[in-house]
Amino acid sequence: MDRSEKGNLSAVKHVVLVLSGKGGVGKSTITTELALALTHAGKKVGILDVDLCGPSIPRMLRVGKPEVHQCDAGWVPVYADAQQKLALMSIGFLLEDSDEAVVWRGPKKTALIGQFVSDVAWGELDVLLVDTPPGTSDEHLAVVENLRKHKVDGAVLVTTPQAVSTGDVRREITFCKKTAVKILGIVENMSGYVCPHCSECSNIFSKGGGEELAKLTGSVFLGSVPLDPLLTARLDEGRDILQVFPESGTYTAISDIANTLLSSLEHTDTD
Ligand SMILES: Nc1ncnc2c1ncn2[C@@H]1O[C@H](COP(=O)(O)OP(=O)(O)OP(=O)(O)O)[C@@H](O)[C@H]1O
Ligand code: SF4
Repeated sequence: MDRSEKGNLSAVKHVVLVLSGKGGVGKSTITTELALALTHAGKKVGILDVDLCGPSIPRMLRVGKPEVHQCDAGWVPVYADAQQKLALMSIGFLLEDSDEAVVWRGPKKTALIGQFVSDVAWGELDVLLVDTPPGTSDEHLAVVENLRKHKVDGAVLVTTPQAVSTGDVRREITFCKKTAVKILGIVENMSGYVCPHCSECSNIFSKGGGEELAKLTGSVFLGSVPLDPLLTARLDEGRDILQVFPESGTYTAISDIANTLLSSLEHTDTD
């Protein structure tokens, strides 16, 4: 295939990395929900799931494990919706079984990431969200290096009230500084617990650390998302909370974050 390095990303307006200092803070959840919220805002969105150790986005979007097809321009992404507004390419589609990637050595992982970044035929997209593995590994460097050939608008950092005080998220910030990736903003996930009976949100852990961290690092605080059992259940069923529970506070929190992110991306267009 004769493709330039930029070819497949040339019609992608914005590329955003989603990073977290450690696993389990809800990075894939936030990526999925932000992508859905952006499609509800009328945007065409892609998700590149390079979380080799635990590709969970196909499950969250209920796309299963489709066969990936090739066209002249590269791998054809899978659409998560009938309107073809949410395109997805995941390492999970290419693995024989979910444990396969865990045993791969560094060079194989980085080669695959390079291919992923340049060989998916995204077509026109408003925003491409890149879900990365947790931490700051060689895989992150490979993602950044390969995307840099095109462009990266910046990174959204996902943290939790507990993780904010640990070194993990600070290492992520240092990683962004060292690789010259702009921090577009910080999201505090699992911020408070929404009662499934009365929808009251209680702060079981201290709140506000994400905002504090944003101030300390001179980044934008994009907002917080509570731990909401409705969201867990919808994710497990592969349904869209934004459609199923449009009245919920969690819906509002996610769409506010998506809108803030969108305006900051569109603002850079006019700079
Ligand atoms: N705000 C939330 N409310 C309810 N459940 C959530 C929320 N955020 C995440 N979860 C649940 O927490 C679990 C971990 O989330 P997720 O897989 O998104 O984490 P992650 O940071 O991407 O993990 P990893 O880096 O290991 O892939 C999932 O079962 C998800 O459904
Ligand atoms: S009002 Fe309080 S105790 Fe009652 S269901 Fe809601 S959170 Fe639970």
